[in-house]
Amino acid sequence: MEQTFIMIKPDGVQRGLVGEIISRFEKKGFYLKGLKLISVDRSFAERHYADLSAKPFFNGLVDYIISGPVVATIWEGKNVVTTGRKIIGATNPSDSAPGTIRGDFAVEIGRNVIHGSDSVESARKEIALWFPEAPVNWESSLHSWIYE
Ligand SMILES: Nc1ncnc2c1ncn2[C@@H]1O[C@H](COP(=O)(O)OP(=O)(O)OP(=O)(O)O)[C@@H](O)[C@H]1O
Repeated sequence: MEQTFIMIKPDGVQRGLVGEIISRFEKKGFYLKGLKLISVDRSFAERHYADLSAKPFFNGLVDYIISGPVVATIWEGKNVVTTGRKIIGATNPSDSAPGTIRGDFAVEIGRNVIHGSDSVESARKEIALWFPEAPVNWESSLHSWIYE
């Protein structure tokens, strides 16, 4: 099944939103397939955001991501990349609908609490970057209650 990479950014960790965010993905019916609290250094953060290296906000973005520990997660499920982005909400919290994570918990684009892969291909690359170790393999016993 499809997988995505979701990262709770340092502000989300500091503000005690880890449980709330994980709970939203769990309750939706997605499966947690990787989880770690990790502090990353500048070169790692630059690799994660390499596609944005030409943007004027790049250095500030990297400073933000290395400012404290983050929670890196892998989620699995049908259409989890696209649906995960919907659960997260628009990049700028001013545009994020209420009911989304950024709509409910964020105000500023540079403090928007969470990252989610924007395509299946980015998810594959990001999971490989953040989880070089073999992922834990498990199946939920609730599967047939969630999927037809
Ligand atoms: N104009 C901006 N000013 C400051 N920070 C920005 C700006 N645009 C984007 N960012 C930061 O860079 C991150 C990555 O930007 P991107 O355009 O990839 O948005 P996104 O895909 O919604 O976010 P993410 O990759 O974090 O899920 C944003 O989540 C935000 O934290």
